[in-house]
Amino acid sequence: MEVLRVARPALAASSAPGSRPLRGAPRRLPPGAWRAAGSAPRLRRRLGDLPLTFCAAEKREEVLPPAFEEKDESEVLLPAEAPGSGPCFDEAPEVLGAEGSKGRMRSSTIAATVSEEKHENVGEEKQSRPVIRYNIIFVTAEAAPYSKTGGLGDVCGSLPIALAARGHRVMVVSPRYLDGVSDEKFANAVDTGCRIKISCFGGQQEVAFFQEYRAGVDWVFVDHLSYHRPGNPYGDVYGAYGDNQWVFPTWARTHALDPGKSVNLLKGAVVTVDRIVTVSQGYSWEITTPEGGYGLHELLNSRKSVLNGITNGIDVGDWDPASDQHIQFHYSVNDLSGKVKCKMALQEEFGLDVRPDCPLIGFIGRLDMQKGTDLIMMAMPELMKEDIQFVMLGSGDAGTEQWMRTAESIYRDKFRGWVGFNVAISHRITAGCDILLMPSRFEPCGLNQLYAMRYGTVPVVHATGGLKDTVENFNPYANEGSGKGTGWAFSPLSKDSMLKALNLAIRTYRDFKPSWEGLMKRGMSKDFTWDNAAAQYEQVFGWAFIDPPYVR
Ligand SMILES: Nc1ncnc2c1ncn2[C@@H]1O[C@H](COP(=O)(O)OP(=O)(O)O[C@H]2O[C@H](CO)[C@@H](O)[C@H](O)[C@H]2O)[C@@H](O)[C@H]1O
Repeated sequence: MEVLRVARPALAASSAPGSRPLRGAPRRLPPGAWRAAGSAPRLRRRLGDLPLTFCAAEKREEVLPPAFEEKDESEVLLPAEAPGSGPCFDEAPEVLGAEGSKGRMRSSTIAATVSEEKHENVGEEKQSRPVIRYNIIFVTAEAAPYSKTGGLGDVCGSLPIALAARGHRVMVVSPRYLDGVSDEKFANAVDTGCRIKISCFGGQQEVAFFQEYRAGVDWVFVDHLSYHRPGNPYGDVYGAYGDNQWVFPTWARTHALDPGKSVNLLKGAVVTVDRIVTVSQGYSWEITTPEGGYGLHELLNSRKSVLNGITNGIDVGDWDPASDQHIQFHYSVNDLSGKVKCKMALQEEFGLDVRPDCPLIGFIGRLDMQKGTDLIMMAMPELMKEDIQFVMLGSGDAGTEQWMRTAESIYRDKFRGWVGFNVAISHRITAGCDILLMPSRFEPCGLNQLYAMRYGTVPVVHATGGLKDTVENFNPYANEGSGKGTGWAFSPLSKDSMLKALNLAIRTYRDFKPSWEGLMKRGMSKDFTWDNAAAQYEQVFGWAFIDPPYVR
């Protein structure tokens, strides 16, 4: 099976930053030009012809779709195909499975080409600084606000905008999910009129493309009947969809012992792409170890020289305690008074005793082994002996959902669980809690700890992946006793070490108020903007153009 064809022309090999684009004069297109005003953008060129960056944000794979074709054949940004070289999808993407050894597997793929370059004069010395403008395509299973089940949606909804704001031409390609409930999210996306046929599900399937230009980005939505059904992108009340990519549906299996596992698309990407990016540096190292690589560590090790980690940013407009539309009271690092009001409002909303001094611990996330919810369940009887309150928001594993309901009835005065996916409540928990608990087994980056810090909510996390990179352990003795750090990162991953970290946090909250305020303020003052990450992605794109293509 050919997952990606990366047969590339000399363009990519020699378009190093600072050099001139190779093929003719660069054409400047205004943002949104992909809309191909008045006509459908014709989609023909393949992603396989572009430098590819695989962003292992998570591990469920997306078949790399074919790319698009620019309307103007004089466009120099993409390698030209022979005129009339066939339909857009002249090679059917094979929707096959991957060996999912754990959890859900998701990913996004980024392709970039150089479109133009110019030189800016910087400072009084009039130094020349080359600024490269890239054409960037994200191919993703989720992009907020159109679709989101977790952090992938957040990242693919924000990073493209941050890159566009830095002057790049950015397109995001994602499915047009119509679930009958939130279809209006796609209301502004117009039908481009473009139709193509792909071989799939044992026949020729017609696929359409919708498009919206927003926030400097072209959002292209792939439309097919299989995306029109109730439920989320990966499953419904009956469980995961039978036609998901990572497992063959039962009817397609070849014999009784065939478990449905098949070609590993993630591996295919790792083997062929020019650059691999994970969403934190820590995680990029972890996946090269037997513990973190889940069978792919040797392969990833062999590609270590092109493996990078870039810590995610957050949408600081959406997640701002000074203006958040989902919370009743507002606050900032200079005036924290609104935070305790948010806490009291949350206690009231959840039917807990309104006790501003009682440590309130929160958890938000998918109920999944990845998130360490089993550890929370194990530790709850001991934790509930403390004078604390605990609120938990999440959906996923049915057994954990049921456990949340049971825990609520057992610990009536201390525990509340909200089963479901609710963005407004996630904001209110982030603002109202004192402590956010994230005992993730593994965590490529993690966003909730970043949101928490921005809201003055102190994270207690397992020291893994991006959590370890972003949460700095509290040291009360540093800086002449004024303290250092933004939370607690515990290790190993055990009930006891988690409880120890939580107890330290609870004690600090209760007995060392100035230290607690220092923790809050240091977290709130961190720079989590996407611009920082976007600048690092630019650097990776630059490296991709310097190197010769990995696969020709
Ligand atoms: N029940 C619920 N109701 C409302 N909102 C909910 C919710 N459950 C989760 N969310 C939201 O979904 C997002 C979860 O993001 P995370 O990064 O914490 O985890 P996730 O594992 O989904 O992301 C994966 O991708 C991201 C992005 O790269 C990585 O940070 C991460 O490590 C990786 O596992 C947050 O915005 C959170 O608030």
